[in-house]
Amino acid sequence: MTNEILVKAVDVCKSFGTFQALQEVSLEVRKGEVNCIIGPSGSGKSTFLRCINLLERIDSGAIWANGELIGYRRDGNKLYEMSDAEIARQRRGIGMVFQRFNLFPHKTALENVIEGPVQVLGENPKTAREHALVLLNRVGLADKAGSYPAELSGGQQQRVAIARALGMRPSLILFDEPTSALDPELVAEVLDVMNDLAASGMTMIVVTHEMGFARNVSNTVAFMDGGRLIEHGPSARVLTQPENPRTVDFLKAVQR
Ligand SMILES: Nc1ncnc2c1ncn2[C@@H]1O[C@H](COP(=O)(O)OP(=O)(O)OP(=O)(O)O)[C@@H](O)[C@H]1O
Repeated sequence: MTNEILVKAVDVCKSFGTFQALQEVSLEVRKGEVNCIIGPSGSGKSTFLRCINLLERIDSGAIWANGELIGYRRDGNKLYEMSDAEIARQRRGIGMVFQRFNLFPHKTALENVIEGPVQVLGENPKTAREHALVLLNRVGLADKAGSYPAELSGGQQQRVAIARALGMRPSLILFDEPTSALDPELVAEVLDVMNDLAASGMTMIVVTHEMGFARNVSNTVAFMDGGRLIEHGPSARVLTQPENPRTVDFLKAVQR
């Protein structure tokens, strides 16, 4: 982990109608850091990730990623808003892995990985194909390059989704509960790939209920509850000596 801050959120607020999903959420993530976001269902974890990835626009506050201001903010009376082209450009550097894989069903594993680099980054198809094969090998699926999603297990599909995110050569990958849709016996193979990614120095923000991953792999843990970021710090400290009573209660409940 370096000292360079790759993602910085300051006082981020987001409402859906009258419901405040995020209330003044602030977080910094350094280059090479693995940050886990934990918290009860409905606490705003996914919404926060979606704001970082510009899938949601924030109401106020500010988010920087890769040194640039993204989304929009109110700064006094000034409103900064990105154009669609700017949003698309920013999004390219931020990989996202969803709970439900979201692969193109009519494309093979290899074609799923190649699509973005060729269509969005304008990579030469031959280079993209070679890179995609390296990535499929990296996630242990070299022999499944020609398989369609329906022919793969959930764990294999999620590993293709990780290879697809890597194909875009992101500086940061966001994971939104990447193992929660998987049968229990398939969770480990996806966590192993995430472990390798973390060891390779990839910056990762991971919304997860996998406390083992949070404990063993992440550098920092952020606990969210009721749309607020309640506690944030080194994983060992937050998970073993939480300061806030709400964190204490949550950890007791999940470790029961
Ligand atoms: N598009 C939306 N419209 C209205 N309400 C929404 C929308 N997206 C999220 N919410 C609400 O915002 C709150 C936070 O949701 P979010 O998915 O961020 O929680 P979460 O902590 O990720 O929960 P989980 O662990 O169950 O995925 C929830 O009450 C949810 O119903």
